[in-house]
Amino acid sequence: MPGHYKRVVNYLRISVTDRCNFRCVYCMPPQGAKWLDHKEILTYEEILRLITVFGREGITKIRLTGGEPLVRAGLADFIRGIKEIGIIDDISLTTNGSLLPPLAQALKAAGLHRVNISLDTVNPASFSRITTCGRLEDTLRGIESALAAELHPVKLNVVMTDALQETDLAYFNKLVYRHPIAVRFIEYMPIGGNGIGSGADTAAVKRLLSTVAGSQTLGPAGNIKGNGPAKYYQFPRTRGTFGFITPLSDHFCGECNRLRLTADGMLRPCLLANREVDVKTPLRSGASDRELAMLFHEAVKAKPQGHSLCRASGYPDFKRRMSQIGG
Ligand SMILES: Nc1nc2c(ncn2[C@@H]2O[C@H](COP(=O)(O)OP(=O)(O)OP(=O)(O)O)[C@@H](O)[C@H]2O)c(=O)[nH]1
Ligand SMILES: C[S@@+](CC[C@H](N)C(=O)[O-])C[C@H]1O[C@@H](n2cnc3c(N)ncnc32)[C@H](O)[C@@H]1O
Ligand code: SF4
Ligand code: SF4
Repeated sequence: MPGHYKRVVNYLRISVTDRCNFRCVYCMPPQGAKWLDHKEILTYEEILRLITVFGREGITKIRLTGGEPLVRAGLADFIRGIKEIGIIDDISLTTNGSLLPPLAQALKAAGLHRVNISLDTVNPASFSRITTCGRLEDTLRGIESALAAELHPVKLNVVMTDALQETDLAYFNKLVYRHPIAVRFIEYMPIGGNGIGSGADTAAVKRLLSTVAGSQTLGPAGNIKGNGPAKYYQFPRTRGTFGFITPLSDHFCGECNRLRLTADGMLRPCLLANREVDVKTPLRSGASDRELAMLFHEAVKAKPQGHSLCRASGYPDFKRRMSQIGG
């Protein structure tokens, strides 16, 4: 359905929990975020009702995120429920991968199409520094389990921090030769910023990739299944690709196709704006499908033209951290 500025909103990112087993420095405060009370969190039944209503209004793509979505029990049954609604043609998951190995096959069997896994560096010490309490080997096993379960296309999310080194790029380059993986480099968004060390920018990463690939030139890649803002490139003869997500240096707000649903039931028109539309209170007070659909359209209309991270006037005072929105 049309949003403001002729954008078509067909993608809903659902945060199923604000909790996480990691505490990445760019995502959460060092002491961790204050968890929502269980009764504040939408039940799976409540989310399924919203998906049914929003599906009739144009949502056909769903991403499950968090916090860490895999810390919430019952995710496979929830995914089966989404599939049974019969409107959603792409169900995907964004995860830190650490809890994926025992779950990957069951999630696939339930109807999950694909996963994106966050991996900022393959240096074990740097990985622990960035994630505070994560272990590299757990996330690497998660990636293997995603490939084994054929959750294709498997994509890696690499936030460009000071942890990202040439050795990481050499590792990622080998990976895309061997596997049909998309490795995406993401510009750090200073939302609730903990002041991480600034990393290489997109141009520097492209240059370093060409160096580690033996002075080859990145060319545009063909179609990669997805609904997000990444632009993809490829070296000749690789199975996988490299993608760049550039909310700051080359923003993609003009094509923004998404809304976000927070774990506590707020529809968020934009990742980087505080405005939210409360759907939980009406949902729990007996709102009709028609009334819920109107709230969906209110959120679509409230989508801003763009974000304010590039404005010289400074950032807004962000009310939520990334882990409380889902990225
Ligand atoms: N500013 C901004 N950043 C976004 C937006 N969507 C995704 N991102 C960034 O891109 C990262 C990757 O998003 P993912 O959760 O992996 O999903 P995606 O890239 O939208 O999904 P697919 O392309 O369908 O695989 C997020 O963590 C954010 O950092 C958006 O709408 N605005
Ligand atoms: C908030 S996490 C939630 C899902 C899951 N826990 C994970 O880490 O993939 C979703 C994505 O947001 C990204 N992210 C978090 N904080 C960010 C920031 N400040 N700037 C850019 N990306 C960020 C993470 O790297 C991750 O890929
Ligand atoms: S990026 Fe993901 S894994 Fe890291 S703290 Fe945020 S929600 Fe947790
Ligand atoms: S910053 Fe807001 S408007 Fe821009 S792409 Fe992201 S969610 Fe959409």
